[in-house]
Amino acid sequence: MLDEIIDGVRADLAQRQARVSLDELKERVAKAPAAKDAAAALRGDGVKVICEVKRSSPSKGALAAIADPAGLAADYEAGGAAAISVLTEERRFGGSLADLEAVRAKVDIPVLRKDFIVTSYQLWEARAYGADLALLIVAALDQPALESLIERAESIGLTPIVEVHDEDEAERAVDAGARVIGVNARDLKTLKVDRDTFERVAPELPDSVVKIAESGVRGPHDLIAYANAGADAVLVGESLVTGRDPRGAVSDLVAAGAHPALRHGRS
Ligand SMILES: O=C(O)c1ccccc1NCC(=O)[C@H](O)[C@H](O)COP(=O)(O)O
Repeated sequence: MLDEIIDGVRADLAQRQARVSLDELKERVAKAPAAKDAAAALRGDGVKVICEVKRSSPSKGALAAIADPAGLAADYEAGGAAAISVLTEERRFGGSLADLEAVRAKVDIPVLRKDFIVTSYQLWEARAYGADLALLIVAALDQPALESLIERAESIGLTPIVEVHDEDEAERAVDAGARVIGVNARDLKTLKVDRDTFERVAPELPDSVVKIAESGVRGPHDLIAYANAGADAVLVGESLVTGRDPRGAVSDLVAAGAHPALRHGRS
């Protein structure tokens, strides 16, 4: 599945590269406001909530029409989200860089470009369209590419979230210098969600790393389970976009994450 997605991503990327040169992207980045301190926003008292703009997915197909991604992001922000994740992959997730740009223009909190990033051009795009964070998936990159993309992301002001699925990938992420690591409960081969993945993998990560539990959060009880396993933040998509009241659902998650019993004592 990952290889198939990346083939599509590379084909779309080639078309964008033919339309917009790297120099044009760099000029746009030079004029853009500085990126926000995203790592700081994701760690503190309690468990932070990253809310995703997600129209469809390979595992579930169409999830929600989302005619106004910026309006949805504003609802998330009003509910207390610490950051917004915008899926920009077009073929499988129905996202776009236009979504990223619209969300950036609407909210003040950090914004993540969630995509399948395999070249530094995509990092420049992320910054040019307003992202503060960019996802790098260990399973999609060999070690030299992972190290170089982490370095490039940081050099242009992006905070990379390095995504892992098991202990070996966690070791690779740490060796590559990742400071923010997302443990994704969704297996990229089977697309099944195993909520125990975070609990298995998190002990491999140093205390200094910001730890994000990705996928499978249906409500406060899942956030609490991830928090008890050491998550600093959770990333939530499907349950928010398919629910009737995204703002209320975010505020329930944020309230659960702020409960004093969950505080790690880190700030
Ligand atoms: O969501 C999918 O089906 C999927 C398939 C293959 C690669 C990535 C996929 N999802 C991206 C994500 O990581 C999730 O959108 C994100 O963690 C939120 O998960 P959820 O709350 O379970 O929608």
